[in-house]
This record gives sequence, C-alpha cells and structure tokens, in this order.
Amino acid sequence: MTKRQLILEDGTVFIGEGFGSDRKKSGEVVFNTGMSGYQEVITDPSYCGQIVTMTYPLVGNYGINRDDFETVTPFIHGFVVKEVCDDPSNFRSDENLSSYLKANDIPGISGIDTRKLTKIIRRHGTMKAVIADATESKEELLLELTNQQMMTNQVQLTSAVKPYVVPGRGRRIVLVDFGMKHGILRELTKRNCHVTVVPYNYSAENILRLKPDGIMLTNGPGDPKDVPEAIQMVKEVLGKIPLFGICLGHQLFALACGADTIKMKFGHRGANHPVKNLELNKTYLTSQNHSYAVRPDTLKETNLVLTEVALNDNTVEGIKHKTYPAFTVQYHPESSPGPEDTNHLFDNFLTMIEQVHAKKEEETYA
Ligand SMILES: NC(=O)CC[C@H](N)C(=O)O
Repeated sequence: MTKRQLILEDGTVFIGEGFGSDRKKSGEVVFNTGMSGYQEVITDPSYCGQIVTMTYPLVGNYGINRDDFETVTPFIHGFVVKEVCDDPSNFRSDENLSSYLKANDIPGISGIDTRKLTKIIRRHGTMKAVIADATESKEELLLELTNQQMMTNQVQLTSAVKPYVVPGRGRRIVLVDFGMKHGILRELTKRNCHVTVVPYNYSAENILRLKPDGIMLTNGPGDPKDVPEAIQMVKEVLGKIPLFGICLGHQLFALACGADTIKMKFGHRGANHPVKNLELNKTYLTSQNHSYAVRPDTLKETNLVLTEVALNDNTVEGIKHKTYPAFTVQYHPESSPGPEDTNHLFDNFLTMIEQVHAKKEEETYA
C-alpha cells in the first residue's frame, strides 16, 4: 500500500495509506456521521467537489452492490476513513470499495484519526483539503491549496443535460434535476407517477407546457444562489402547480419566496438528525446532507411558514407557503441512506395534488 497524505488548508497533515485512485485531488473536506450507507454517500451528487470523511471507524465491510447507487457517476473528490475493509462479506457485494473508487478516479485515504479530523472541522468549519502522495512536498501542496478557489456552480455538472421521461400511469410530475439522488425518482415511480426529469435551467414556460400535476425540486450540490435560473422558474410556477422540494430544492424555494440562505459552519451530514415537526408536535429521525440553510430571521417578511426545525441547532428544516400548495424540507425523506421516518412526505405531496384537482373540478362544474 502506498503512503498518502491529507493536507488541510490550516496546515494540518494526516499521513495514511492510499486506496482507490492514486491521483491527487482537492476539495472541501466534510464529515458524515452515518454508521452505514457509504455507497449512497459516495454516489450522492450533492457531495460534488467535496472530500468526505466518515466518522464511523470501519468502512467498506459490506462492499459495493448494484442496487444502492444514488447516481451512475459519482462526483465526490475524495474519501477518508479510519479503516477500510478490502474483503467485504455480503450476499449483495459485487466489488470492494477500493476497486470501485479506483474505477471512478476517486482517491481514498485510510488509517488516519478521523475523530481528530472531525473535531478540527467542527472547530474551524469546513475547509479546503488535498489528498496526495506522501512523497509530495507539503509546502508546495499547501501553497497550491491556498491559491485554489472552492468549487462553484456544481449544479451545471450534476444536472441532467436533456429532459427525459420515466413513464407511469399515475400523476404527471416534472422533476427538476439539480443533481438528483435516484432515491427521489424511485419514490415517485413506486407511487406510479409519470415523471419527466428536466435540467436545472428548464424554463417555467417549458415546464408549464408539459401540463404537470406537480413539480418536484431535487437535491443538488453547492450554493443555491449559484442557480438563479431555477429561483426565477420557481417564482413563475408558484401558485400554478403544486410544488414539493428537497434540500437544494427547499433552499431555492425559500429564495424564490424572498427568504435568504447562509452557509453553515460545518453543515449536517448523517443519518440520525432529529427534526421536530412544529405542526404535528412530532420528532422524526432524518437523513441529511447540507452546507447551506434558510435563515429563520428572513422568513418573517415572506409568505412562508416555518414547519420543521432541527433539534440539535434549530436550523430551518421545513417550510410551506401560506396560501399556495407548496412545501419543502431541508432533509432527505427518500433517505438512502438513513431512516425512513419521513417517507410519507411523498404521499402528502400526492394528496396535495389530489386536493388541488378536486378543488379545480368543483370550481369547473359548480
Ligand atoms: N443535499 C443537498 O441538496 C444539499 C443542498 C446544498 N448544496 C447544501 O449543501 O446545503
């Protein structure tokens, strides 16, 4: 095994063993607290450009299988673990983690103190980092890293390029793809929806032309303010078609309604984030992956209602429109990976669509 190094922007150096690809790559280093679900994490496009470290100490033990991909092409820039398992044991396993990362050009580093790394990120906030061969000069790598810009406009890389249809016999949903996790598509097709997936910059006019029963905004990487086309589109479809948004989709909806977003110090990434639904007075365990959040103080001047908050730090986790059929969540009701406590939100979306249709019919035939 080759010795590799992980260098952080603040000069901290971790030496470990390489696995996966042996190329040098930099990115924003973040941590995920899930105890399993590494395959879904690696293939979640919202991590585009990030180096992900898992806080759970053993990763790779059930291998990589053909079922759990969240996208075909992974977008993460590096993977950091305490211990990597090269001999997975699971009936679904097709290959080990290292060979999967190697095939997808993603460098990995193992054998480092991931608790220490996580504590540094928590104290300092997320920062730039690079994974490189241990023989490379630390000073030069650090200089290179300091001069590098954090990645922006990642949605352009992760979104679908052209629209496509996943046929079904149920309600017609336009799914605006900012870097969609396949879990979202799965939840819609499971409910027989006829889904038209469209790119991030598809106009409101073109969406309305498809005569959808509902519009869904997916998750996606980076800063929501990097996607002004989508904010404009949401403004134009709002009130016309029922809308549901997840994660980046939630942030874009908030911006379109006049609220603001901020970058968090180190974000939320994991499979056990407690969220309280203020309307139902119920707490759910949720799967999360976000760096940005809606500013609660900016909701006052909008037509939005705060519906859910994170119990760990009061982050805005859910909002809805006061008058229009539209609601969004910051967390992942499609889970993958994580608990399925909030899977019913897809049913709520379809119920909302039925109610809008029933009302329209009533008005037409009254
Ligand atoms: N998973 C997501 O959609 C993440 C949204 C946004 N990129 C953030 O980091 O906050």
